Amino acid sequence: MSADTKFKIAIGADHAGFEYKELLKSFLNGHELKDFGTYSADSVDYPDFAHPVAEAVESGEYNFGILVCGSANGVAITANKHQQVRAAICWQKEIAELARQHNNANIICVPARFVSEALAKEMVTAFLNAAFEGGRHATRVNKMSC
Ligand SMILES: O=C(CO)[C@H](O)[C@H](O)[C@H](O)COP(=O)(O)O
Repeated sequence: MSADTKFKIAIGADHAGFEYKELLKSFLNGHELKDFGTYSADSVDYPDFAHPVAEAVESGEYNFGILVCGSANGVAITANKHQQVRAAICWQKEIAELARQHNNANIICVPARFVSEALAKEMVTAFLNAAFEGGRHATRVNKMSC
């Protein structure tokens, strides 16, 4: 995947991820982004934003999703209820790369309360630039659904 490739990206967050979502939107302005909310730092419920992002990715309309909440657990658990979604919680650049390379993840979940802004940007960049390696990893990914 070239670093110049432009993606359609669905992005969403709860109140804990709101600031990072805004930051990532500015950072990713070369891509086509759709912001599914939340639109302020007022307290909200993360499934109300994780489901729409997951649906947008699952439908094929968006290449990737980015979900941000405090720990990333809530958005990841919610998004992974969708059959065609593979949402990965990432806290290091290398894990973000591996989520694409080995797991063919299509949503990156960022724990805003536990990673720096710089790391969040670095992880999202690594995620978008990495490609699924297929082969033995495809065999395993194909066994994920139940
Ligand atoms: O994953 C989460 C919940 O499982 C998120 O971290 C939420 O952002 C977090 O729970 C929000 O907590 P708050 O006390 O309501 O700000």
